[in-house]
Amino acid sequence: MKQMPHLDSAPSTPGRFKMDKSPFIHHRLRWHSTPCAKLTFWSLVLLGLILMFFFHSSQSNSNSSPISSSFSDYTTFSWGGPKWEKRVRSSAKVRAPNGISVLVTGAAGFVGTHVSAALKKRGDGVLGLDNFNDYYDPSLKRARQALLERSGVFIVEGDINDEALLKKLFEVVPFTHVMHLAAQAGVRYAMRNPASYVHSNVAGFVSLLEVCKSAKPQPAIVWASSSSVYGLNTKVPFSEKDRTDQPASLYAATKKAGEEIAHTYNHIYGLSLTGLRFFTVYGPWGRPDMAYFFFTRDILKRKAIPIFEAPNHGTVARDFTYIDDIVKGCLGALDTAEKSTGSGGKKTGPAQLRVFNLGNTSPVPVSDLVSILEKLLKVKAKRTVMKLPRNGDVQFTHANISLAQRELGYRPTTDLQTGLKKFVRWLRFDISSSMAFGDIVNERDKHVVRSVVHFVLDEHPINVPALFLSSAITHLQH
Ligand SMILES: O=C(O)[C@H]1O[C@H](OP(=O)(O)OP(=O)(O)OC[C@H]2O[C@@H](n3ccc(=O)[nH]c3=O)[C@H](O)[C@@H]2O)[C@H](O)[C@@H](O)[C@@H]1O
Repeated sequence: MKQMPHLDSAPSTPGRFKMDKSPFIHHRLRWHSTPCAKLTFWSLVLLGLILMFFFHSSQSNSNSSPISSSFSDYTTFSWGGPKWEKRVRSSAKVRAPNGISVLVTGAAGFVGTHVSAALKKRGDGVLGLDNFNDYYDPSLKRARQALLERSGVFIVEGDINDEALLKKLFEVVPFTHVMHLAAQAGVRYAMRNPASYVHSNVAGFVSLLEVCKSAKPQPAIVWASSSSVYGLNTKVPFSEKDRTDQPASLYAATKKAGEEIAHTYNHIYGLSLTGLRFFTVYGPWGRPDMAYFFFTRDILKRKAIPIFEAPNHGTVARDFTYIDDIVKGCLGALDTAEKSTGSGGKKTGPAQLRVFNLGNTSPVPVSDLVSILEKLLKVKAKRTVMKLPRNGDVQFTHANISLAQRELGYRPTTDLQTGLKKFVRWLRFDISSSMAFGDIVNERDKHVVRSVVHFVLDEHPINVPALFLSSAITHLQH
């Protein structure tokens, strides 16, 4: 089984270009190439753009079942047909003796990609579902999709509000589990686009549960809640027993609503439901809208970064949790989830209903996060201290994880320093050089692709046009 190009693999040395002392400092690559290599490089650029164009037009023109989407922002997804069903089946095929078959919603998202890869690696059947929305640069989602495809995970393009699609998926595959990670994330964006939170986190969740409750057999569902449900609570560390009725953002309110909705479906239909309250998850392949990610980008660009401060110079802190620890928690939740008790919409007995904190139990002030980044990047940040805005942020988070420890065997092992080091290493090398090079054996081709990637990163450090990259890579493989 192929591993995701992660951070632990040492990056390969750059090819014929030489980096300045710190590749971060000037974002400049010097070419030491022959005219022939340059020609190949620019041919690839052209080829990539042509392939991208064809990819997009063939997608929008392709056939199949109609899609219902009540949300005007969503494009029409196409799905269905024998070939599509074959791909769905093959992706969801269980290969390990006691494996499970999991529908992962939000599979092209940060946590979804990592969880899908981990499940696939241990031989479970995995089918992804994602609407590839543009809350942040979808090219990063496409790059994650390309990665998953290489390990045999197919991501169906569609929205969780599309009940016809969900029903079809359950017709094709009797999923034993659903890992529901599709959501509108981000606490501050909720003030700008409240409808999107209701659409994904409330309506979308209900749509999914409606289909799950009617499925025969019903799957067990593990889904992403959030540390933000603790809202304005002041007692720390946050325990699952604490009140969660003071959300500070609409995002938090929709996650809290999700927990109540979960209760209802468990109660009425016997669905087994486990909610995981994630605490500020970070790491490679992460979300560019999150502070650690855009701080890194802005420090490199010598841009000022706004660091929030609570009233009276109070510290703002987060219980930052590394992605690999979160993945272990998700797998632990799936593995300990009991079966749903209902079938075809009818409950036959009480079912499991759980909620767990998945945090790191060691909050770090945001200013310390910036200091760690400064050291790793070897660049001094331009700090601008700002009052904590009243748009959803809470002053601190801190998880009590004893319940998850006991029931899921959850034991986070990565501190912020170590996790950020891995993130920076990914940003620096893996996002480019080892992104998908495992199969390219020819050294010359590796150099050319790396050059393309570094060229792109040089101009747009974060915005990696993944389709272009995978097109270039595919071309080289043939
Ligand atoms: O734990 C969670 O449940 C939530 O964690 C994160 O939310 P948040 O902790 O606010 O993460 P960031 O937006 O990355 O902010 C991290 C810290 O940086 C601070 N920050 C953020 C932005 C900024 O410009 N300056 C700044 O100091 C925030 O106040 C916060 O303390 C995710 O974005 C949510 O989707 C997730 O549900």
